[in-house]
Order: sequence, then C-alpha cells, then structure tokens
Amino acid sequence: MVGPFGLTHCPSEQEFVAALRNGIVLCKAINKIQPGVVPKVVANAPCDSQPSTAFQYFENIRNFLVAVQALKLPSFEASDLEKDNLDAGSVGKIVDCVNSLKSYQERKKCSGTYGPVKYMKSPLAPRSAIHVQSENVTLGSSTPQKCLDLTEIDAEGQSSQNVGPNMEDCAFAEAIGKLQRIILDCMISCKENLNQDVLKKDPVTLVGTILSNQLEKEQFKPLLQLISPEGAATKNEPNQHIECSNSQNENRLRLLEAQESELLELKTMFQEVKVDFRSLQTQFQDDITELGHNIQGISKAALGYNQAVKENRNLYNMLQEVRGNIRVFCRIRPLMNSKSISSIEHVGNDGSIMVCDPYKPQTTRKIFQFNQIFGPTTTQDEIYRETQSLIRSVMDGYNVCILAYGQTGSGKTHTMCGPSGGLSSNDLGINYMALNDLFTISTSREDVKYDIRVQMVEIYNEQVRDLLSEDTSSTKLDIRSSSNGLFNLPDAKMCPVQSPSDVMTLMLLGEKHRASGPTAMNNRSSRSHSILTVHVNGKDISGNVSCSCLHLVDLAGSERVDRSEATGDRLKEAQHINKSLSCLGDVITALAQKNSHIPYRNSKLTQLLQSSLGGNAKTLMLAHISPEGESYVETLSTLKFAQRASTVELGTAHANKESNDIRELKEQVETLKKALATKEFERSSLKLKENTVTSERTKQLPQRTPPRPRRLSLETTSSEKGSIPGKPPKSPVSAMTFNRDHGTARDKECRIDGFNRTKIHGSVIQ
Ligand SMILES: Nc1ncnc2c1ncn2[C@@H]1O[C@H](COP(=O)(O)OP(=O)(O)OP(=O)(O)O)[C@@H](O)[C@H]1O
Repeated sequence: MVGPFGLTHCPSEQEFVAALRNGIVLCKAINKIQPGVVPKVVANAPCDSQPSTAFQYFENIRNFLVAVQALKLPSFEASDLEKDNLDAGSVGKIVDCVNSLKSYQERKKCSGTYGPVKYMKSPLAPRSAIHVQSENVTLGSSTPQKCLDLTEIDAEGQSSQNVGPNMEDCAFAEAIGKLQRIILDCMISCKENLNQDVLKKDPVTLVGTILSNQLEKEQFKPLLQLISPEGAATKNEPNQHIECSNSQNENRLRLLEAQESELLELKTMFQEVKVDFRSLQTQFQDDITELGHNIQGISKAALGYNQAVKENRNLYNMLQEVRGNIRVFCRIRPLMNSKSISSIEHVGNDGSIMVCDPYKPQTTRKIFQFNQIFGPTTTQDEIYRETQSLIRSVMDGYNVCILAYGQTGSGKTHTMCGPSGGLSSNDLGINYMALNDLFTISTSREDVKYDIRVQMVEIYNEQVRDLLSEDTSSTKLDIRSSSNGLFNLPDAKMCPVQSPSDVMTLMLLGEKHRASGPTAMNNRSSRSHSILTVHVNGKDISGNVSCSCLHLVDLAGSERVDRSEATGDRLKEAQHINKSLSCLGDVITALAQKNSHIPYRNSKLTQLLQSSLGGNAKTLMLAHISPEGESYVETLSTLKFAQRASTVELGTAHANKESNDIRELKEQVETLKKALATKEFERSSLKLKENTVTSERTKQLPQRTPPRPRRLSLETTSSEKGSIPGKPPKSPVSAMTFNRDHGTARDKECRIDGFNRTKIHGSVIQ
C-alpha cells in the first residue's frame, strides 16, 4: 500500500518494528484505507527544512493509534514500538494490528462496507525479547517462525516493479534499508537525549562514528560486507564481490548529506536554544536581583514604620506619664460563640481599634486610641509584662492602681485572677503575678527591708465587706474619712505576707468569699467589686523609708438586665453594680472636665478609689471588651468610657519616699508640735482661770477700774521675744486653730506644710 520502505521479504521482528517506529508508514497506510483520518503526518524532513523531532514522530504513532481505535481494530501501545520493549507480546500486538488493518482494507475493497472486522492473528509465537535478539544474530539466518513473511504484502508493490529481482539487488536494497534504519534510530535516540557531546561533534564525523559503531555489531556484519566488499571478501568469501552501481553510491551519498545537514541544523537549533536559555537565565537573574532590591526597600520601609510607631507610642506614653494621665489598655476577649460575628474590624499596632456593628454594616465605623491593645490571642504573661514596670514602681514608693473595667463576661476576672477566677493555683492572673514579682524584687534588693501586707475587700450591694475575715457576713466595714480628706478602711483585716504561697492562700480565701453567681451572660459572674490592696513599706540601711500601696481592682461587670435575665437577688445586685459604675463614670467625667467638684461621695466605690483617681497615684485602666456583634452596644460604651478615662490628668505621680534627714526633721516637728500643744493647753487653762477670777472680782467690785488683761501682756512679751522683725504678732487663737488642725495630720504634704508653719511659730515656743 505504501510502497517499499526498506524491509526484506522476511524481516525480523526488530526490523519490522524499527521500520514502523517513526509512524510514517503506519499513518500513510491508514490514510490510504481511510483518507484524511490522520490529517497531519510528520514525514522525514527534507534537507532544507527543520528536522522532525522524536516527539513529532511520537505524534504520528499517537494519531495512528487514535485512528485505529476509531475503526475498532486491535490496537497496541505507543511504547510497544520502543526498542527496549520488544518482547514477544508487544511485537505480536503490532503485527496483529497491521494484519487487521490489511484485512479491513480487503473487506472494504470487496464489499465497500465496514462490516465486522476479522483480522489475521500474528504469526509470531510469544517469545521473550532476549530470545528474539539472540535468535536474530545474523541477517538471513532467520527461520519462518522467527521472521515475518511479508511476501504477500510486498507482492502488490513488487508486481509493479521489474520482475525477477536478482539476489544482488535484493541484498543491496536490504543493506540500504538497514542503513536508513540505523541512521534513523541513531537520530531519534540523539534527539531524545539531546546529548550535547553528540551534537558538538562534526556532523560528518558523527555519522561516521554512528555507522562504524553500528556496523561493528555482529548482526550487521553482512551489511559491512555489502558496503565494503573488499574487506569482506578477504575475511569471508574472497570470490564474492558485490559491485555497487554509481547511482546507488550517489543515493547513499545524498542520504549522508541529508543526515549531515539535518545534524547541522539540529546543532544550530541547539545553539539558538542555548543562547535563548542563557538570555532567559540572565533576565531571570536580573529580575530576581531587582525583586531582592525591592523587597529590601520594602522591609526597610516597614522597619522604619514600625520604629516610628514604636517611638510614637513611647512618646505618647511619656507625655501621658508627665501629665499623669490615667493609662488605658484594652483587652479583647476571644469569641466564645463561633457563630457570632466579630464587631472588631481592625486592631492597629499603634494602640488603635476600629469597631463596627456587624448587624448594621451601614453604620459608621468608630476608631478609638489607647496606650495599648491586646488581641484575643494575648496571653496572661504578655499582659503582665506590659504592666510589670508600673507594678514594680510600687517598690519605689509610688501608689499604683490597676482597674479592670468592662461589661459582664468580658474577661475582667480572667485577667485579674486567672482563668479559674482565682480558685486554682495553676492558672494565674495579674494579682498573683504582681505579688510574686514584688516578692522577687524585695528579695533581690538586699539593702532595703520591705514589709508587705495585704487587704482584700469587696463592695457588694453598696456594702464594704472584708474578704479576708473568716466570717464575711459579720464584717461590714465602715469607710472613714482621714485627716487628709481621703477615705480608708481602718478596720479591714491587714495580713502580713512573707512569700508568694502566703499570697496564694489569702487570694484563694478572698475569692472563695467573693460574691459570684450565674447569669445568662456569664456562668460565674462576679456580683461585687473586689479590691485587693497591697501595702508596701520599705526601709533601707541608711534609714530612708518609703510607703506605698497597690490597688488591684476587679470591678463587677456592667450589664443590661434584659440580656443578663437577672431577677430577684441578681437583679438587685445588677442595679447596685450599674449604679456604682455610673457614679464611677460621673467621677471620671468630672475629672476629665477638670470640674471643681468631683462627686467621690456618691458611691462606696468612688470613695475608696478617690486616691487612685484623683491623687498622685499611677493609674492603669484595663478596659475589657467582648468581640461578639451582639455585645456591640456594650463594647462601644466601654470604649467610650475608657477613652474618657484616658483624658483624666492626675498630675505627675510622686514617690512616697523620705530620706533619713527628712524623717528626723519630721520627728522633731512632731515633738515640737506636741510641746506646743501642751503649752497651748496650759495657756488656755491659765486664761480660763484668769477669766474666772476676773469675772468674780468684777462681780465683787463693780466700781473698780477694769484690770489690764494679762493675756495681752503675755502675748506682747512673747511676740517681742520671738517675732520676726517687721511681721505683726500672731494671734494665739489662730496659732491654736492651726495646731489643732495639723497636729493629727498624717499625710506627707500636710506634715510638710505643718512643719513649715511650725517653724514660723517655733520662735514662739522658744
Ligand atoms: N482572654 C481570654 N481567653 C480565654 N477565655 C477568656 C478570656 N477572657 C475571658 N474568658 C472567659 O470568658 C468567660 C467570662 O470571663 P470572666 O468571668 O473573667 O468575665 P468578667 O468580665 O469577670 O465577668 P463578670 O463581670 O460577669 O464577672 C470565662 O469563662 C473566661 O474563662
């Protein structure tokens, strides 16, 4: 059907398969049977065109197999044609396919129909590839079983050619066919591997090498005889000389030239690909370098930005410290309900937070700015680390107050007492960590001796209760106003602590006594405000003393009673909680607006927090928010409250430290004050006596001239003695009033104030 393609009448299986390997013959054949079924056949390239690649040849096979399958003829795998897969099964399949194609063609010719196909079975018995190779060692020594009989197939083609091919022509044609196949095989394998070494060779040398390599193989010896009759004649049959005609030589030459030019083109192509590849590689490297530069620039900018943000925050904190503002941190609890949508839109690393009602997305977003924001993944340790410096300043004599504020269930107790609400020693909150830290500092400072004492109270339904007393029901405490105008709890139990374990025991006791109960918003809701106060008194080796206190306040959570579903006792508690928080809000607002009157007296909570909110303490508010969209209103209210608190200026905090000299002077002042008080007492009783005597005398002698009051003479004498020149003499009454006011004053400022005034009057005493 396709004319001769270089096979002998009885080719071996390898020869047969090799002739079909490029798929050209198969495609041509099937196109004859079914015209156009393989529209594009990649043929052997002419000398002047691009050489076909192994891949393109593979395309031929693939297209052929698709067409065969479409005709429902027995098929084979493309890999069956590969040299390494020449086992009997593969060859058998290929032969079966070709035979069935042939019978299909014959049937079509006879009947013109495409009836069911009966194809011929392969004449090959299944044998292993090793057998096949070993049996076909020499050309022409094949047996009928080992070789394919293509006589019938070739008959048609040969009939059109000259009849009676002589042995010589036949052998030569065979040799040419073999030569073609060898070169084709080599080319295919060269293209498959694209081995640079092969392609680098001079094409003529390359073809020469290929040929000599192949021809040296045992099976091609007869071919060698054909090509080089002299050599062969001397070796084997000296009398049999095969003459090659000029035209045949020319053919061979042309073939070699074609191969040569193909190889050259291949080489050029390879060089071009290499150049392209190199330029691509260079471009890629340039791109990578540029990308690296860009990334470096971006990371530098990011670093700079972070640095600037950090500096900004530090400056802001410093400014707040100088102004003595209440510092505000905000902590966001993790979402408890996975079905809820978060109302937190963004948390910036500069302490900003943006919130939005997720159920009303059209409402405007609100942005708040605090000293620090802690996201839902922040750990207790991280929170403590940020508050540590503040807490540590207690040891340097500063009063410190940390307030946990927020709606019910937002995590205040979690932060202050730990996840278990302080009932377990395994998970700890700021309270415990702070005290632990204070002990660490006290042991590390060997030159200072510290005395640490703890008080723990709660404000439940507007009553102050001692949490460290065994019987809490009977320990209602009264808030007393001290001489310095501040409120305190002199009757609250003050427990000295020596170690963290003492603290733990006290805290567990306190938390056990604290009022808590379940609500719809929190299973274990704190129903009271708890205040843990740590009093620290330090004395160093030179006698300098410091005294300070740390208030750790866990406020009860504000709640909407419709949401907390509080009734009965819970409702009463909620009302008290909300009222006292509202009083706290009023105080904060008044402080923020710098009003002259601050309504501390409106609730027990504000009374007790007066020194922290309006004194010289360092105060930190830890605002807690729940991220659930359902709590958006409460979240907004907490954030607004915290924002207002952050504007409250307390003034620069002072350390309550006294050097030894000051203390001695103060003691001196105290002694002088006492002496003065005694003198005043004596004077007033003397005056009283004198008055009594005078009035009695007046009664007895009404006509007599009234005597000169002795008091005046006394005062004049003393004034003359001790008064400062140019200053008017002081009235003894005013001096007495002063001493009564200041004699009992305990706070530092008043004592210093008292000391100054006593100095003025010191001369009077002297
Ligand atoms: N940061 C957090 N990580 C994990 N769980 C938390 C966190 N904050 C709070 N919770 C959990 O949320 C629940 C409520 O917390 P918590 O009791 O501390 O709230 P609260 O603000 O003190 O409430 P209330 O004011 O009603 O006392 C608890 O189960 C607690 O474990």
